[in-house]
Amino acid sequence: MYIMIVNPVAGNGRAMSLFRRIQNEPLYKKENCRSFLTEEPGHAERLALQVTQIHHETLKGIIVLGGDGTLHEVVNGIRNYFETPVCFIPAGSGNDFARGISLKKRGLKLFRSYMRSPKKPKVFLARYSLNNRQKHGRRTFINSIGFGLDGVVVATANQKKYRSWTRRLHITKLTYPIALLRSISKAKPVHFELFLDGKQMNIHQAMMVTITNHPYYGGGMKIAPKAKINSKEMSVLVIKPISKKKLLAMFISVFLGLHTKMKEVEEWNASSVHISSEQPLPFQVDGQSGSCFDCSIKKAETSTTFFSD
Ligand SMILES: Nc1ncnc2c1ncn2[C@@H]1O[C@H](COP(=O)(O)OP(=O)(O)OP(=O)(O)O)[C@@H](O)[C@H]1O
Repeated sequence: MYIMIVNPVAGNGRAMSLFRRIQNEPLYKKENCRSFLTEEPGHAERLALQVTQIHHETLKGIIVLGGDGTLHEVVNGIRNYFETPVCFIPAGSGNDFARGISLKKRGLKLFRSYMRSPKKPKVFLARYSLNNRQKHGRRTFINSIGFGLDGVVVATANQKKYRSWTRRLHITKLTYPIALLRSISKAKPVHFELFLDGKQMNIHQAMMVTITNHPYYGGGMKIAPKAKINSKEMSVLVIKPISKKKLLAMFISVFLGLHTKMKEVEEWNASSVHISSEQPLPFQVDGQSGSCFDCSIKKAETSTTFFSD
């Protein structure tokens, strides 16, 4: 049996129309698929937690039909049965994780591939805990966690007014780049202490510090070109204090993958990262924003199995 978790609002309704087509596909019945629609933020996580508890013995996989936000919830929801395979069918507006694991097909063709002959790569995702809540607050991210400007941009992108505006104009794919342009005028460095693999770094301020599982970010920007999804290390990208004009030029160069050549950009690898600050640090994790005083990030010791085509 497969359980399908569908976010009906993902990708401006694209997930819902794809779901209707998948339901009419003969393989859906043949493989004994059952579906749930999410009703609110957080619901996909609760559903994944419940279905793995109840059906873990017969479950061949959880199919996620939605965007990266829904996938983030499901990956955290299977925490008690982390060996449950996750079959992601991207139907959101950003879809960075699909690029990160190099999915070639999309939609119905991807569903058919998953049902007929899936590859099953194991991926070591990163875990994070905010404000020293090591024991109870450890969660997993699928794409990236970022501090400073990264958090400010995502907070802007998530404003209700802004979301409905990009939806009306059918430019949801440009959500992150437009929010970035709007945030650059307010950009200022954040101050912090940074430790990579236990070693304190001699860098105490930056426009942003972003830690990623794979290269993609903000709907297809290749922010960390050297990051590898199957690596046991994360990529840590730091943009040092920089003028607003240069910051703008830098983000344009991201699309050409040239930004890491700039002297203000550093990219390191690490399997554990700790960042702390005396002032609240704006942050984003997989597209959700907030603020914190410290955060510990570590590559997971156990892998998550994803279906791939
Ligand atoms: N029924 C619902 N109504 C409103 N929001 C929902 C509902 N179900 C889930 N959500 C929330 O919608 C948010 C956005 O969904 P998701 O990330 O899957 O799509 P997206 O934003 O279009 O794609 P992407 O993250 O790839 O840009 C998620 O954080 C999820 O919690």
